[in-house]
Amino acid sequence: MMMKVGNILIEFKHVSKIYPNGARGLKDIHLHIDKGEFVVIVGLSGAGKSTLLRSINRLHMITEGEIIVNQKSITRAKGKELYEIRRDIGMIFQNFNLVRRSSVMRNVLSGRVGYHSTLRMVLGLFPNRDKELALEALERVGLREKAYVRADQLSGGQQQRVSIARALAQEANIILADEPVASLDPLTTRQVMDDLARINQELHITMVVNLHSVELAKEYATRIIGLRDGEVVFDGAVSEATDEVFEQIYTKEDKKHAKMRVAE
Ligand SMILES: Nc1ncnc2c1ncn2[C@@H]1O[C@H](COP(=O)(O)OP(=O)(O)OP(=O)(O)O)[C@@H](O)[C@H]1O
Repeated sequence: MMMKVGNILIEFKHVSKIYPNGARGLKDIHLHIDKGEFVVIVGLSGAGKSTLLRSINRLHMITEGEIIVNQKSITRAKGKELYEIRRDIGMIFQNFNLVRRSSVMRNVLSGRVGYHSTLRMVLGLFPNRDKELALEALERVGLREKAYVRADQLSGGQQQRVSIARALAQEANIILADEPVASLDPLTTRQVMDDLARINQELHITMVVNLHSVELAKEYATRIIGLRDGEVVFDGAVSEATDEVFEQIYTKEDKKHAKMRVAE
């Protein structure tokens, strides 16, 4: 694969997000993510992790600033352009988002939908090349032999790996994962994180992952972004993310005030 010099894949330009009810999602986020990075976003519940991740593929609209993905403004994109930018971004959700009653293969093939006409997709006519891609993707997550099993017959960890295969079949160069292991047990958590790490290393797919676990963040990330109240309070290499840094990320301002009030 050709590596371009200074390969910025995602760029946040002074991005803010205020929800219609007045809640602040993000405040003046200004950063970029380069090709091949494995970025983990950490922070307390409500810190803005989901908002940040979902603004990258415009599942959430931002209220200020601009986001550039693969050199194109997803903030300004309309119609076909938006659709094409999104095609390069795979998404992995906490609850897997599979069609549970369909086969594993069908679910993985749905990653190809963005490449074909609506009619073709309504008729379920995927070219053989797509089927090969889907099987290759399943192979990569160790589930090729499950291709024709119904998705709901698989364990949670396996279902999450099917959703990873779907992102691979999509041929995305960015994968966004919103709490991908939050509903998994420790062993399956590791398998899913290992799959993401392997895909990042072998295919150079850029990962942006929201995690609650500091331990996992330290183990898998190349870079950690700490959010608090919608703001970036840490952005650096794992080696720089000391215990004090995490303490700062996870300190709740109002908790401090509450303590002070108790002391008064
Ligand atoms: N749809 C929404 N409408 C209004 N406010 C929202 C909405 N989604 C999120 N928020 C608010 O925006 C802020 C950031 O929320 P977000 O879900 O991004 O945080 P998070 O770090 O992902 O939290 P969690 O770890 O609990 O998922 C919070 O104050 C939250 O209440």
